[in-house]
Amino acid sequence: MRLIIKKDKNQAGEYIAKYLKDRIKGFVPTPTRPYLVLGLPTGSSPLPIYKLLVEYHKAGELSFKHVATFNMDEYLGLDKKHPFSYHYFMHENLFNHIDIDHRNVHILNGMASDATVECENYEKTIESYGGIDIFLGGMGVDGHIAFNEPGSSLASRTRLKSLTRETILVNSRFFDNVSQVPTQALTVGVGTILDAREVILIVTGHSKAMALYKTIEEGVSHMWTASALQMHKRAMIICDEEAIDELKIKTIDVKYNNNNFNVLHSLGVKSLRETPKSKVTVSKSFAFAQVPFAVLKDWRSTIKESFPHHHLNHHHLINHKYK
Ligand SMILES: N[C@@H]1[C@@H](O)[C@H](O)[C@@H](COP(=O)(O)O)O[C@@H]1O
Repeated sequence: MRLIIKKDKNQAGEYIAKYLKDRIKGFVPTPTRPYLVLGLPTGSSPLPIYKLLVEYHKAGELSFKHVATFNMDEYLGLDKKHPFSYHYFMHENLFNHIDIDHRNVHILNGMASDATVECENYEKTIESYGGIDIFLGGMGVDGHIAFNEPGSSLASRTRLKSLTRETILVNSRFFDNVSQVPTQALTVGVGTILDAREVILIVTGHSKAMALYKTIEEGVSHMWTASALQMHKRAMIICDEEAIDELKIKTIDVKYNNNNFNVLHSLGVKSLRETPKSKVTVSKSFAFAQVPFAVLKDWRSTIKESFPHHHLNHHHLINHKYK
């Protein structure tokens, strides 16, 4: 898994938008694989990504003619035109502003007369496109991915799910009041997401910090369904600095010398490793430091006071490489 940490949500969004742009532009359609197939999320986290994709398209830099999409989920009982439906959200924020062939846009129908049949057909349609190439997802504060609430089977497929009280309350910010939030939704399963060739999660904001910790630093658990990505061979999480507050394992990037070492030691750093940083200016920098949770709260400010001339990056150990 890769973890890429960006300063804020806009930079995180920009990283993913550029990544998708490159992948879309680099895609070579063939008679058997005519479309790059994307899985897409709703929510506030992906908005900076969609905004940039629209901008790239308007600037003539990006076409979606060879792209097909499958959205993750939809509320049960909301019509496509309902302003709080995910269908409406996706058209408002992306599909109405790009040149995608609308026959290649797929969103679960929250008004289907038979939800089970709708979900089964969705899986078949994904299959008919040759599967999903890149599944982009967001994450709930409780670590849910799509609407796979805590306790969902990690082998689950597209189906109808009841939403937890917490999700209903959190998502009520998009509605006029909490009583309007549907209590059920159609959602792809964790298994559906894991079947994608590649999975990218956008995780931003302090409210996601505990869920990010559970997702990447603890074991795979059906109680934090995004943690299933640990089982995926090509998963990448792009987050911002607020979202990493609960991570225990960090890498900090300052010049290595005895004095710095002492400061770190006094902060409770357990292990220290030297790595070459830059060929030109810095011959040595130190890399990873396992910092106990207790000191994390003052960690940033103390480091900043101790090393005022260094720009501090917080990198996770698993940064930059799939492992
Ligand atoms: N079903 C969606 C998820 O797919 C989304 O990831 C989550 C987070 O939303 P936000 O990005 O607004 O925090 O919200 C909803 O529950």
